[in-house]
Amino acid sequence: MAEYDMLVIGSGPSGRRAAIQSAKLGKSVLVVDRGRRLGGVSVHTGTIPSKTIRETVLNLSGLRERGFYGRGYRVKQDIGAADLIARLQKTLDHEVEVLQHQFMRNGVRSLRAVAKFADANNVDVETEAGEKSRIGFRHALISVGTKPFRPANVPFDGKHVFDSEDILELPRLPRSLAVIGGGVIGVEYATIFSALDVPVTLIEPRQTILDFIDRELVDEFIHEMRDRGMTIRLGTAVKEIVSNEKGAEVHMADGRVVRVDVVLYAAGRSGNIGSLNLDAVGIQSDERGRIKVDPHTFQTSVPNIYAAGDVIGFPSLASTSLEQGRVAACHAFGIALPPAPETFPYGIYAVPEISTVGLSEAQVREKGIAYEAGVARFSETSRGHIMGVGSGFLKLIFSLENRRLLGAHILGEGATELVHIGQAVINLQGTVDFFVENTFNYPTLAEAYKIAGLDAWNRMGGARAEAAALDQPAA
Ligand SMILES: Cc1cc2nc3c(=O)[nH]c(=O)nc-3n(C[C@H](O)[C@H](O)[C@H](O)COP(=O)(O)OP(=O)(O)OC[C@H]3O[C@@H](n4cnc5c(N)ncnc54)[C@H](O)[C@@H]3O)c2cc1C
Ligand SMILES: NC(=O)c1ccc[n+]([C@@H]2O[C@H](COP(=O)([O-])OP(=O)(O)OC[C@H]3O[C@@H](n4cnc5c(N)ncnc54)[C@H](O)[C@@H]3O)[C@@H](O)[C@H]2O)c1
Repeated sequence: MAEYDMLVIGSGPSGRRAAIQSAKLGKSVLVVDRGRRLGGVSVHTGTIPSKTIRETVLNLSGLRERGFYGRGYRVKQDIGAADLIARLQKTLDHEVEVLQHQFMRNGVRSLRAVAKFADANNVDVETEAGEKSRIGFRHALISVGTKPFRPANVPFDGKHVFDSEDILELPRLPRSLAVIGGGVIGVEYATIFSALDVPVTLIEPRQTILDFIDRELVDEFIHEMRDRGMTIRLGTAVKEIVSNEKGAEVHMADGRVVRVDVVLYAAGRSGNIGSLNLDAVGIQSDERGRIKVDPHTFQTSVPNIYAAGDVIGFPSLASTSLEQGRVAACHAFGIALPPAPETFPYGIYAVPEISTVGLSEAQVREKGIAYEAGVARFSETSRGHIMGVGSGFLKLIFSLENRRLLGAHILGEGATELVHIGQAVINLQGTVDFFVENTFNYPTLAEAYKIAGLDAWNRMGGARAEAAALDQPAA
């Protein structure tokens, strides 16, 4: 029977990072994944496909250029599902190739099979052809991810009612679309299709969307979505979805009916734990199939079995999953790591982008921290003019007690890249003075940091406070 130092179940971001980290430490590693190709949800149905489609839509629709050429401008007049799929296939092939090459270079072995636990040192694997074998391990990582939540009363049919995975197989662009669920997936796809001028209705039972994001950003984002012609229905539950020959009807609890060509149901995801036989090792899960772990080591209740990625729940990002996999592997093989930074960035690839790191204004208030905020609109930057960016802004929040940057919140072009400046300053405990004293490349959107920093600095007393300090007679 084969035996490995590290057995990884699932080849998504947490699994791949754990596998390579273990191999770099000279350990024998096997990655078992039941998917046709390596890469997990992230590569095949989640992060990479949605971001590739977004990029294709932005390029072909000419949306980025409409500030100059007007709302009617398009790079390609008739954009069809085939245009979206062509680029997608190329990108996914490349991602898989890079991953396979990384595994090969590092001596990570992989097996296409379903894994289920026999006990705390063995899994039983079964290939698609029905071949079964038992594999031993010293340490295992459960990195099986999640699948879309599909309630029994929703008539998923791959024709008019889709989830966030089969939407990638749309045979043609929808004539109209209702997106159910105003979480990250729902908001991203709703705005991507709306950028293609598909009439979109976004339906969310709660009164707000994206409530972990600074309210000022969300308010402006909603305003922009409505301005682009999207309908946003907040605070009404969905009673029933009916699919028929012509399309689908979404019956709302308040009696209204939304009639569309296509419904995208994106109301959360649940852990892929069904086939793991967790009972054999005594690992428990919650009602959404999530496994509880030690947040510092990623150990489950069985010390040599780790879990990471979406199967452990919040924050369920590819970015954080990668890091969790690395930390779990280091812990398994006795490598001491410094404590993880408290803050990490969120990137929402809607159109427009949203990205945020650190405390929101509401969180700062809740904590009773005295603060000042500085804001810069992209339209104030020369780079913004050159790019024809009509909207977007950056908001920085500083502590009045120690001048430190507490939060950076960005809406607009480049937000998911720009946020890392804020992340670095927060985690390196930088203050408003960093932005005031440093020169930024010109013309750039990053100059917005300088402008927002100066804005806050002025409100904090700025040059007047420094001049007054200089005027003070020496004690
Ligand atoms: C539409 C969408 C867009 C997203 N966009 C972003 C984004 O822009 N940025 C971001 O950071 N995150 C994004 N995410 C989240 C991101 O994709 C996930 O956080 C990430 O994929 C989780 O990685 P993971 O390690 O849990 O494994 P996953 O990527 O979930 O992969 C799990 C793998 O385990 C395999 N598996 C499951 N059960 C078994 C078994 N019993 N035996 C063998 N193999 C098994 C599966 O086949 C799969 O290949 C998005 C998600 C979705 C759905
Ligand atoms: N850019 C990114 O980082 C990115 C992109 C996409 C997805 N993701 C990750 O994927 C995970 C799943 O995303 P998601 O959007 O499916 O889940 P989610 O949990 O973030 O949002 C689900 C939304 O659906 C709503 N909802 C729940 N039940 C409903 C019902 N019965 N009818 C209508 N609406 C209902 C919820 O109120 C919520 O707003 C998230 O945790 C997210 O972190 C990340």
